[in-house]
Amino acid sequence: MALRPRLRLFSILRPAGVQPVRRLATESRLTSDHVRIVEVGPRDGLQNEKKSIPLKTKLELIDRLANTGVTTIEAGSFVSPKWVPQMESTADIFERLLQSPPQSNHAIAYNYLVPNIKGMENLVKVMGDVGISTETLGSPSKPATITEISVFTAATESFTKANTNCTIGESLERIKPIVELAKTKNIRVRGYVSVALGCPYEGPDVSPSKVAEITASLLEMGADEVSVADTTGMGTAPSTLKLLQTLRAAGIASTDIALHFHDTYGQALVNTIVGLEHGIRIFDSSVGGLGGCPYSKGATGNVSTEDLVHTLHSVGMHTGVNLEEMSKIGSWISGELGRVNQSRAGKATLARLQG
Ligand SMILES: CC(C)(COP(=O)([O-])OP(=O)([O-])OC[C@H]1O[C@@H](n2cnc3c(N)ncnc32)[C@H](O)[C@@H]1OP(=O)([O-])[O-])[C@@H](O)C(=O)NCCC(=O)NCCSC(=O)C[C@@](C)(O)CC(=O)[O-]
Repeated sequence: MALRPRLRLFSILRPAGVQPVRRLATESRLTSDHVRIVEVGPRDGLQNEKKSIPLKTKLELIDRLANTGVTTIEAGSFVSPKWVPQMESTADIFERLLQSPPQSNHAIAYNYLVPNIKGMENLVKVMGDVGISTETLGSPSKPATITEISVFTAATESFTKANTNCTIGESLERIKPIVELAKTKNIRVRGYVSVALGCPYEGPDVSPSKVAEITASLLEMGADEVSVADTTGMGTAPSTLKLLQTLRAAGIASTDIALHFHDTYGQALVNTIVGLEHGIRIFDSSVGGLGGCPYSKGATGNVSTEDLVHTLHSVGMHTGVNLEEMSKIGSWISGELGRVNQSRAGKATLARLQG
C-alpha cells in the first residue's frame, strides 16, 4: 500500500558499486502498512545510565511496555559487567521473564544483546537453570513468550575497537559461534551494524558499501534480520537513502532490514520516512527517548517510541502500539531516572489527556 499522503522526497541516487550477495531470510513477514516497532528502552535506553537502576524498576518498565502493544522488547544484555555495569542484572531479568512473563494479550519476543560466546553460554545456562525453553507455547489465554538475541558489530574499525576491543573481522568471527549455538536452541537472531551513518571517530562519511558488506555477512551467517544503526544521529535524508539503495543493490531485501535511529541531530523521523518509502517496516526506538552512547560525544538517546508511533500513524501505518499508554510510561521512567522526557509527542499526548 502506498503511504498516505504519498511521499516522494528525493530523487533516485545512483547506487554504489557493491557486488550483489545471496539473498537470505527473505520471506515477507509484514504487510505493507504494518510496522513492527522494536522497543529498545530497557537495554539501549538504560545501559549508559550512571546511577544503578534497581531491578524492580527495570522489571516494572518491561511489564508496562508489554501492555502497550509492542511485540519486541530489548530486555537486557549479556555483556561483561566491567564494560557495561548497568546490565549486570540481565540474568535476573531473563529468569523472571521466562518464569513469569508479563500478562499480555499478544505474543512478545524479549531480546538480549550478546557480545561473545561467553555471553551466549551465560544465557543458555539461565535457560538450563530455569528449565524453561526459549519459547512458551501460545494459547488464547496465554500468548507465546519468545526469546531472541542480538549480535553486534560496526561499520568502522575505530568504533569496533572502542565498543568491543577487536577489529570488524574479529567481531564477525566472534559472532559465528554465537549464531550457531542460538540456532541449535531455536533462538531467533538479530544483527546490529553500528555507526552506519556516521562515526564519532571517523566522521559522517561511513562507506555504505562497507555497511552492505557487513550486513550481508550477518545474514549469510544466519541472522534473521539486521538492524542498521545510526548510532551518532549524523544520518540525513540523502545519506539514509543512499545507504538503503546500496543495501538493495547488494541484493539485501528490505524485509531483512530494521532501522535504528538516534535523534541527536533531530533527523530520526525524517530518516524514518525515507526508510518507509524504501520498504523498511521494522524500526527501533526507546520509550521517552532514553539512551545515549559513551563513545559518541553529545549523542542523545534513540528516537522516542512515542514520536515514532505518532509519525507512523500520521502517515497511515499501523503499529498496534497504544500511544497514550506509551506516553505515560515515557513520563514515568523519565521521572524515575531524573531525566527530561525527550518525547515531544509523548508530552503533548499527556497534556491533551490531562485536558
Ligand atoms: C566483548 C568484550 C567482552 C570484550 O572485552 P575484552 O576486555 O577484550 O574481553 P575479555 O575476553 O578479555 O574479557 C574481559 C573480562 O570480561 C569478562 N567477560 C567477557 N565477556 C563477558 C560476558 N559476555 N559476560 C560477562 N563477563 C564477560 C571476562 O571473563 C574477563 O573477566 P576477568 O577475567 O577480567 O575477570 C567487551 O568489549 C564488551 O563487553 N563489550 C560490549 C560493550 C557494549 O555492550 N556496548 C554497548 C552495546 S552496543 C550498542 O549499544 C550499539 C547498539 C546495538 O545499540 C546499536 C547502535 O545504536 O549503534
